[in-house]
Amino acid sequence: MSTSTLPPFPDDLPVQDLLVIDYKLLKAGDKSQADALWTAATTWGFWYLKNHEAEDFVEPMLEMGRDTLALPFEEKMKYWQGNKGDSFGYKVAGATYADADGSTDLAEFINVSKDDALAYPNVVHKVYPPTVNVRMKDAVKPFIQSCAKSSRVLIDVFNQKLGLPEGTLAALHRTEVECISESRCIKVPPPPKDTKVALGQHTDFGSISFLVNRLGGLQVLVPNGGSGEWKYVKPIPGYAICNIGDTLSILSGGILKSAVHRVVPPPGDQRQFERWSLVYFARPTNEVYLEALSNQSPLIAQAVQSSKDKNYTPGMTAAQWFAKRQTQHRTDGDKVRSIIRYFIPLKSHFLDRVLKAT
Ligand SMILES: O=C(O)CCC(=O)C(=O)O
Ligand SMILES: [Fe+2]
Repeated sequence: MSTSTLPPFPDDLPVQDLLVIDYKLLKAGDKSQADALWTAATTWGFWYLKNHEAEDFVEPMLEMGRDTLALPFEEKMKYWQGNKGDSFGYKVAGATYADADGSTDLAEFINVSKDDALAYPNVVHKVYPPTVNVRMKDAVKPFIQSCAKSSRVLIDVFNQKLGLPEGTLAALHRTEVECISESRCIKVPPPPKDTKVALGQHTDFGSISFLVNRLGGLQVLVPNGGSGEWKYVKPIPGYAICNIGDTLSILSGGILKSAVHRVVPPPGDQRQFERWSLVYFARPTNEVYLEALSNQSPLIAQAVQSSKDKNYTPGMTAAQWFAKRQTQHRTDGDKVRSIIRYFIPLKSHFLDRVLKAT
């Protein structure tokens, strides 16, 4: 369904106002855009990005997602991400808790590793369904390259504003080095009547997320000093929604804000439609040790000093922390399920389906 035939986002909901950054101007060195980006990233942790240069790849990527997630369940499970901390591949709906009441998420994903897309047809981490492979060259690879390039421009602005030596953050995000960066295509079916949350509240793990969605449902909790109220982020046709993830927040000693967000059922008449979104997660390279870069920036040192209660050193590398985070909210990692699985020698994906249906 094209954007123009979808029902509009209702106009009577609490919406978070966000700044619009013009990527074209930012890339050309425009100072006012860099200042606005800094304000957005240090205040809300979210902003819109226009003229982002990935426009031509959005529809082919969504088509890849539609074809892939329409495959039979058994076929998709051949590319399952597993439940041991890996993300690349297929994520089953219901694999994570969505709410404190124990309800589970409704979102299916197909995640493609940046390394696999750039190396294709060579395999670095994982193989993907034919529906992905046929679009690797013309959609997945150029989409990932475009987002990796724009995230690098944004990262360079943050580097300069944080007073870090030139190229410090870029060196932690080198495209040619193996990392956990990935593209994600998400499908949320029209939710059952009593659904409150479709994808549970979280912060993004990585450095910068680049998101395109068409239906409402994304909600954000504004960091420090916000109202404490969930606000919708209204999709704007042609614009990407970008946000800071935990890694950049840690490296900057909390100066860059990683905001909590979630996905609820699309509002109003939008609720009866499938919700599709597309993300690129720019993440640091695997061996980056996560800590505030206080030794390289007085601004960061000062920020860490003035927030002593916060821990900016998880004591592990980016890849280790990511694996830990990936397993945290999984429904197939809890004790009851493990016990059932021990006694019922079924293949785990069939069991997942059974447990999800109960
Ligand atoms: O689908 C959306 O609008 C947001 C998805 C998201 O937050 C995520 O995948 O981390
Ligand atoms: Fe997210």
